[in-house]
Amino acid sequence: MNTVKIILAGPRGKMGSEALRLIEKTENFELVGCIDRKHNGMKLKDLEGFPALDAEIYTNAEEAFQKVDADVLIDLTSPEVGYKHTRLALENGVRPVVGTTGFTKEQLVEIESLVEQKELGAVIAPNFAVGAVLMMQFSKWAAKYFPDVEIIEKHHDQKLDAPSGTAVKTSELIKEVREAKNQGHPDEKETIQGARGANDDGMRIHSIRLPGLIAHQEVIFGGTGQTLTIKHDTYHRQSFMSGVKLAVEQVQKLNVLVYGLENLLE
Ligand SMILES: NC(=O)C1=CN([C@@H]2O[C@H](COP(=O)(O)OP(=O)(O)OC[C@H]3O[C@@H](n4cnc5c(N)ncnc54)[C@H](OP(=O)(O)O)[C@@H]3O)[C@@H](O)[C@H]2O)C=CC1
Ligand SMILES: O=C(O)C1=N[C@H](C(=O)O)C[C@H](O)C1
Repeated sequence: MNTVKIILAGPRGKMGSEALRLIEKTENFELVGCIDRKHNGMKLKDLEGFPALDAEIYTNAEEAFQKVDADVLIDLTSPEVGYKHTRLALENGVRPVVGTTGFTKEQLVEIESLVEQKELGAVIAPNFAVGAVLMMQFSKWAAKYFPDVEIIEKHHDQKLDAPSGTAVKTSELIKEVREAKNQGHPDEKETIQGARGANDDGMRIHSIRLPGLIAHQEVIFGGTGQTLTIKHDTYHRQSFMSGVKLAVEQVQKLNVLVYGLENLLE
């Protein structure tokens, strides 16, 4: 088993700290650097409450990629920063595994063309939890028969992007098979703006943000005399880690951009 040398961006975050535990317990994963907004020049092991890993922390991402010999970047930060890190990684010959959500369509296209130019693999996965991937695939299947659909995603109130990356990916998969149509009554009017949620090709997406939640999504389909609800709930961020591990292992064999974990699952 070859050792995979990893730079982690966002090690103090909710996902980043789970990823640290994953790296620590995976025999052939080695943390060679961290990108953070704090603690420049310190070693991770010198921070209280962090695993005893020797990796140096860089607040300047460019410096991290230039100084550290790494195979893979795991990015779990925020939309703008994650995009910048993904580009920098590719420009410096490092394969990105990106969990960060909120990239625009244009940014995804730019990353794809950089991946092609550099002939390097990259994985961008809006959701690393296998259950969520299945929920999206089942939704795509159902949309073929039920074109009336509303996506309700619920997250903790610290989330920066709305709709969630999972909801965006779900709607993209649904749009591959759903006959485009405007849902609801043609004359419906919102008396409070936003009441009907975001309009995506006529289907509706609703984003709920509340303390206490982690990550949850319901996809509700309506047909004559029936509804079908496909639902996934995340109760612990550990649920994402088998997907992160798979992506890190697989990205090294790739020379294309893979968008969505479903493309790596057997
Ligand atoms: N694909 C998936 O399966 C999942 C994806 N996500 C996505 O992952 C991302 C992170 O989520 P989560 O862990 O909950 O968020 P957190 O806010 O807990 O963590 C983000 C971390 O990134 C850090 N950060 C912000 N700016 C920079 C920067 N310039 N350089 C380095 N680090 C920076 C933050 O630092 P500070 O604390 O100082 O702000 C923070 O520690 C989000 O985009 C989320 O949507 C989340 C769960 C699952
Ligand atoms: O911010 C989160 O927490 C999550 N973000 C991802 C998303 O935007 O879909 C994945 C998961 O829903 C948790």
